[in-house]
Amino acid sequence: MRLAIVGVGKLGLALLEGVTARGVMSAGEIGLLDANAGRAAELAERSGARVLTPPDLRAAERILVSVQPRVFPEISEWLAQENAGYISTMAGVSTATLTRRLGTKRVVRVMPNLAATIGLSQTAITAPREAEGAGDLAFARQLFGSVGDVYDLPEHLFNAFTGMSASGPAYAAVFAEALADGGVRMGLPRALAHELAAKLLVASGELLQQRAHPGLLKDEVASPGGTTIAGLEVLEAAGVRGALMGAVVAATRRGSDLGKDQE
Ligand SMILES: NC(=O)C1=CN([C@@H]2O[C@H](COP(=O)(O)OP(=O)(O)OC[C@H]3O[C@@H](n4cnc5c(N)ncnc54)[C@H](OP(=O)(O)O)[C@@H]3O)[C@@H](O)[C@H]2O)C=CC1
Ligand SMILES: O=C(O)[C@@H]1CCC=N1
Repeated sequence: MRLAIVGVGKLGLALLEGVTARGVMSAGEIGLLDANAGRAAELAERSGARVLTPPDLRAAERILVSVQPRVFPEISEWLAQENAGYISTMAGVSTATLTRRLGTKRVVRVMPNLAATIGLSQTAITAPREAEGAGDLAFARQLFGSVGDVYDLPEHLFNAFTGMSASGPAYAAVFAEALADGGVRMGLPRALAHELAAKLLVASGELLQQRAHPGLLKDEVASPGGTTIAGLEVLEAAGVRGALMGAVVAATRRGSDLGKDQE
């Protein structure tokens, strides 16, 4: 078995679908292990992968660990296999902790985001020399390359990446919901307001990618004495920029705390 996915939740499933859709691996080379055995069985049935129990991990070349961080200490005993390489998506859990609990330096740390489910993840990746030498880093790069872009990142920046990029879709969702509420407040139908908000984020993302700095797009939209600058004044007075920066800082610190809890 080339890959065992332990924790087939939102990310584990995105990976399963990404690698099989892109032909990186066939479903027959993948095994699934989840606390919810019914869910694992259903996903296996649908995809052609096989369902695993902990003893089956002995036959896995590589193991993707995608459970919540708090679960990791409980399962690390049966996760640890002598000849396997590991890839972890767990927020905050450091390479040192993975190495200590799994008893190997063949550990790759990745930090994707939910856009992996649509092939648009931004995934940070880091690994010690041992994992690189054993081919685990290249393997993980290929895996996460099948669900979006992969960025090499030093480990000390992982929690910052998590606080900004991995948590980012939730910030965008709150922005979209609040924008739609504003539209509804001024009389737009709810369904239309939600559709407009989502499409605005997509289109604005495209526009932002064409510009060297986000401020350029803001300046193009805000006409002198016009409507947008009146709206922007309210955002500035409410401290929206500071709030967003604060959100990234808080999420980064939470990542660091989560990591300490699992040491
Ligand atoms: N969601 C996101 O946007 C991102 C998440 N991450 C990280 O990735 C990891 C997974 O996240 P996500 O996919 O959202 O989480 P989910 O909660 O969707 O998936 C985790 C899965 O693990 C299962 N599980 C729980 N306990 C065990 C166990 N003992 N053995 C095997 N499986 C178990 C859960 O089953 P059950 O539900 O029945 O408990 C669930 O199916 C987390 O560590 C998170 O920090 C990283 C970046 C982004
Ligand atoms: O909120 C969390 O803890 C996970 C990690 C990053 C995104 N979701």
